[in-house]
Amino acid sequence: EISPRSHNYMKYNTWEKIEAWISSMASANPSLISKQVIGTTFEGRSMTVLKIGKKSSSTKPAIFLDCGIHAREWISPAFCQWFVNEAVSTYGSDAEMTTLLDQMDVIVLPVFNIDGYVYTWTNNRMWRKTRSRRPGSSCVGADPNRNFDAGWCTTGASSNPCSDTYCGSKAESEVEVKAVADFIRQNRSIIKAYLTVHSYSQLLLFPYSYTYQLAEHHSELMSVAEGAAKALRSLYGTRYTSGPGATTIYPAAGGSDDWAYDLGVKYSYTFELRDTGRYGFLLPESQIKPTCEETMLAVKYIAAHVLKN
Ligand SMILES: NS(=O)(=O)N[C@@H](Cc1ccccc1)C(=O)O
Ligand SMILES: [Zn+2]
Repeated sequence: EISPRSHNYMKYNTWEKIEAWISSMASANPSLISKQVIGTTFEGRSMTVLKIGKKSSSTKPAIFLDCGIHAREWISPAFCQWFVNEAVSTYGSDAEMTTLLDQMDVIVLPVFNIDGYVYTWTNNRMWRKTRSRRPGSSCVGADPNRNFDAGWCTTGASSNPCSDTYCGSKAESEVEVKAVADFIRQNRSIIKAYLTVHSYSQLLLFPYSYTYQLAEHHSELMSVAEGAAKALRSLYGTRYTSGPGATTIYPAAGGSDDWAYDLGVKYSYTFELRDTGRYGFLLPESQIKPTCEETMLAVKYIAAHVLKN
């Protein structure tokens, strides 16, 4: 079975279920998926990526897609699961997906901040940060999206360990951030796009968030974002706003998208999925399917542009 029949893509799944799903997807689709452990979380859980694409002896260009960097944003890991299932289910039948997976690989990290995600299921549904412990502080964790080495801790972040936007003791102090940054650095020659999925606000953001300066490729990034938002809106009319993070949401340093862009990954985007605040992080399970379906259109639009350029 290409996708374990028992896995429910229309519910929020526990880490235990997602972990089992990662293994079963890789073993059920050996010609299309390979899995690779890229690191270990603070609490000792394995960070595993699924590399999806037609097996090739030569290296192919890749798109890196991560979900669940912020623990409470449950719709994000739900989208990564949806994407992987959609990829294996429509490869061979959907022309766009087939071309994409023949020519490129999509490297998916279904849950970036696993320790935090587990904590939202067991202790505090509104947890955001990692679960790292610091000697001398009673507070736990750092904001992984303030911990990347991109204008680190200069704006929109806090140096107070008890803050939800604590930037960490230093850039890449969080082992999960270091693992992802190391992986992308090691694969920087093949990674052409970096997509990171958050919620909520319905935004398609791109660099920069750490400065009001426009990115070198601002006009191209903006036009691709607007095209992606239009594709997304075509399904259910959901409206997204596109733009640089600093002016479209707020200035914030240490973000993964800014870091990837400055490393040289030109197509670097942050998705803020549904909704605009009615349910916020507590998006009902009834909205998982429509949210994932419409987001697929945006991701495929960006992927098609990357493939052509
Ligand atoms: N998902 S969110 O509500 O936390 N918003 C994001 C917005 C964001 C996105 C990209 C870089 C910096 C900041 C955040 O990290 O604050
Ligand atoms: Zn977030």
